[in-house]
Amino acid sequence: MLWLFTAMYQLVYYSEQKDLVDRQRYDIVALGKAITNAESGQRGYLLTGHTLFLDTLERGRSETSTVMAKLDAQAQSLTLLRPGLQRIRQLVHQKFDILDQNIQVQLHAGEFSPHLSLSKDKGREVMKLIDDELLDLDRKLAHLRENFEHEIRKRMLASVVGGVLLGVVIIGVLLFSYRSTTLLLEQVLETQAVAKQASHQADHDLLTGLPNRRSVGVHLDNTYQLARHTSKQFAILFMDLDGFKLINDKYGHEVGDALLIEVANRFKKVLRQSDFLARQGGDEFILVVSNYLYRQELTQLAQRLIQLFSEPVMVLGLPLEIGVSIGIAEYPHHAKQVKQLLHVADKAMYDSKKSGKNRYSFGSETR
Ligand SMILES: Nc1nc2c(ncn2[C@@H]2O[C@H](COP(=O)(O)OP(=O)(O)OP(=O)(O)O)[C@@H](O)[C@H]2O)c(=O)[nH]1
Repeated sequence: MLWLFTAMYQLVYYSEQKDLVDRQRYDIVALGKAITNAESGQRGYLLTGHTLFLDTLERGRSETSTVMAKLDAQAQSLTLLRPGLQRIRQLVHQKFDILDQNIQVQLHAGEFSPHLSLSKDKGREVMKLIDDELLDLDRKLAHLRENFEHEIRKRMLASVVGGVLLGVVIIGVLLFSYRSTTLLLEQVLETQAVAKQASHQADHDLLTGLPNRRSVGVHLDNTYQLARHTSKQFAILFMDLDGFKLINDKYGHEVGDALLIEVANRFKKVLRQSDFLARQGGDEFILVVSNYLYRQELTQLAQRLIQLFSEPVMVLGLPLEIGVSIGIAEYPHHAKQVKQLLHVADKAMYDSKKSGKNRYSFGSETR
């Protein structure tokens, strides 16, 4: 990571250095042009005597000193230029002295003075030296530029490789954290499912899937509280199969189990949404009916439940004959407490057994 940042930092640094070198090369050309402009102004004046050309000379002089100042400032960061610039500065002074002298000589001694011609030769010589120095400086800068370009290419490659590596690392971390999160989520969901299953198993009978004895207690308590506060009635139908032991003994527990499942399914078929059916244990079932108006509805329901087993029940290919004895207790008519009500219903169921089985009986009032 640090390596990538270093490479990127250096990339920016070398790019800036390269731009600086480009500006210096441009200024070196500009310097040469400014001196030449000044020289052509001087020459024009010498040839024509027009003072207009003196303006060109002065403009060239001022451009020259501006560019020289720029180059000096840039040389602060590039020490390599300093000696060359120092020499150029001296030569430029010399050059402008000669230009000025030529003008003075012509003004005082005339155009064809021997001093003037000597001075012209000297001027050309100095200009040649300036050009050579400028060329040398440009060569050095061109070489420096190449070096910077080479460094830039290296840092670009390093940045690209570093970027790709960093990308791979980031993707790897993201994938890893995604995978861990998914695994964690799966574990949480699994734990929740196990907890839900455990809670379902605690409240339900494993064989038939119906609510178990524990649920009967909870449901009856809730129904009782609601009925008490709303002054409504509800009924318990206590149901016990007739002749179940015989089937168990004759065909074995496997058939007995299958029969219990079938019985539960048949009971469900005649129930309404609001009815609550549970397996109390063994071959006993409890039905809580809380949505009825007349006792007659209970007798009709009991008859339908008994009717379910009027024909032999086919289980695992066996025609099994069973019946159901039912005891009915109503709140608040038969009892005003849940426990008593259950007792009344149980007793009524035994009354049905005693009076010949496969029938229903209502409980007797308890006070
Ligand atoms: N297959 C099986 N049998 C069970 C289960 N739970 C209890 N039993 C048996 O169910 C029988 C219930 O006994 P009873 O109610 O006396 O049998 P019954 O033949 O219906 O007798 P009555 O009620 O007098 O008609 C017993 O033999 C228990 O062993 C179970 O989950 N599966």
